[in-house]
Amino acid sequence: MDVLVVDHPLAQTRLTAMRRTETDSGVFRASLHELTTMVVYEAARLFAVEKYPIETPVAPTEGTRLANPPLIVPVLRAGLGMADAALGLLPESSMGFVGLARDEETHEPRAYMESLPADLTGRPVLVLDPMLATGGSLLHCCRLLADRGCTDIIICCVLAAPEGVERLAQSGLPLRLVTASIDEGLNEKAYIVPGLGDAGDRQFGGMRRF
Ligand SMILES: O=P(O)(O)OC[C@H]1O[C@H](OP(=O)(O)OP(=O)(O)O)[C@H](O)[C@@H]1O
Ligand SMILES: O=c1cc[nH]c(=O)[nH]1
Ligand SMILES: [Mg+2]
Repeated sequence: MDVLVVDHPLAQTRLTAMRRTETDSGVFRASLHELTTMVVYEAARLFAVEKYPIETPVAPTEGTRLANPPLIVPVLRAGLGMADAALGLLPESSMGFVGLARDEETHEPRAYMESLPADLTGRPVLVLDPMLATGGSLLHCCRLLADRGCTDIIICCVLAAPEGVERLAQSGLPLRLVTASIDEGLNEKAYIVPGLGDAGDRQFGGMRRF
């Protein structure tokens, strides 16, 4: 699996804001929005483009457009905070949704929502979830996409644990991963260390310690 870590200074300052315990939910959401713009920008570097004729006020020339804009799929809840930034960069895209909640004891994802086109043959998909921990949630989501015929899945996240990266790499699915950091690992509750806590709670309410 191709893995890209976005280590740009401006990405790292946003990530630092997200990590800090004292960062309130407003600043957390704003930082996630800005960081998503940078991560998706990097992810889009390999998108296929096509030329088409345009006219400037001065002369005819060639313009560039995306040959095959991706379907954007945020994983609810936490991925919702990345959706607006991704759609801002890719206004020609459409959006599907997958809702998953990790069981606190087993750490397995429980699916509660699925709104995806039935056929994804020939369509790239950009999956948004800030956190790749054990990898169970993203694996579940990416299997749903592969089952619909998708052969080009680009995952955009903020933090990844090596355990989750390895699990996705071993899955045999057609994945690429773009992240702002690969952290040290997981703690006994399967939270990323040093991480940033629960990305859903930090955006939408509830603040636990890990
Ligand atoms: O790699 P994993 O071990 O599966 O963990 C990562 C998942 O956990 C978080 O979601 P969570 O289940 O907390 O739901 P939420 O977005 O509603 O908070 C996160 O947004 C991922 O989807
Ligand atoms: O560290 C983690 C792990 C899973 N989900 C989160 O939101 N944070
Ligand atoms: Mg959560």
